[in-house]
Amino acid sequence: MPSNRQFGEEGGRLSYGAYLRLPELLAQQLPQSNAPDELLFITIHQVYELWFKLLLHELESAREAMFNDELWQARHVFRRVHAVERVLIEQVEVLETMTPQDFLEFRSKLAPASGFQSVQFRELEFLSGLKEARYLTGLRDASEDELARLRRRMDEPTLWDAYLTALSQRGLETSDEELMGSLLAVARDRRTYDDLWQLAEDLLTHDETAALWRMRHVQMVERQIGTKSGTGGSTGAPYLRGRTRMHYFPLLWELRAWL
Ligand code: HEM
Ligand SMILES: N[C@@H](CC(=O)c1ccccc1NC=O)C(=O)O
Repeated sequence: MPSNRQFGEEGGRLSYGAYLRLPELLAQQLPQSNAPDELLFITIHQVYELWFKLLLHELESAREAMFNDELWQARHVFRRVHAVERVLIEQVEVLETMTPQDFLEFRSKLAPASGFQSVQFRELEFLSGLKEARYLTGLRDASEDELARLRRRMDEPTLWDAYLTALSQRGLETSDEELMGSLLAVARDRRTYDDLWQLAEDLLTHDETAALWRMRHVQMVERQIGTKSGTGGSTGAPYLRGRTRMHYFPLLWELRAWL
């Protein structure tokens, strides 16, 4: 007898909304004002945080793959990371459809909250190799759980540590004195080291895309608030401009000068 059961109905009772937890997800947009654009503002930030969560997951797996000498797997993961990071940059355009006048209708309600306090953003920086202890103390109202996550990231190996392990697994020296020589050897002998070279390029693209997001963010900030200081207490655009010069993997940039 033919069964009328559809694919997926064999086991549990999942539906689209139950699987994706939509009642819970869609109950989390709670504006502080009646300003029409605040829903956009909340939505875009929540979408960023979801992508940040995925990026942390993927970067952890890239790090693991490098430690396990599975460079092809790390490269596979980086393709996804880069695609998500490009989306993060593109998404700024959606928020820029908001006028500064419309932002001002609810901006004062947000203070002292600010993107400054995005724990996942800081986790991404720490995991990538940019560990700055000042961000462990400067977080207003972070929960114990969030602080513990950041402290753990501070103590954990970074993507750069994992790359150095990948180099040494191929017999290349990674001491401070010899590291640039090893990076140059990889760059100059691609017949032997192409996988390590391509992986370094993947790291560099991750670094470059993060910097592009920072530049895009500060452009948006200048368009929205000009020279005003930030709700998080910083100088605003000048502080953020300074952050655009940060690099996760400074030696990969320095390498260019030696080639
Ligand atoms: C109207 C739009 C936005 C404005 C005017 C704005 C403004 C600012 C300002 C002034 C700061 C510096 C800290 C402070 O004093 O407040 C900052 C930091 C930050 N913002 Fe935004 N922001 C906007 C949208 C976004 C969006 C959509 C995100 C996505 C998650 C975001 C993420 C961040 C992050 C992660 C920081 C910390 C950067 C760092 O410390 O390097 N911002 N923002
Ligand atoms: N710091 C922004 C406000 C802002 O954009 C914001 C406020 C609360 C939560 C996230 C935010 N996004 C990025 O900083 C400002 O000074 O206008």
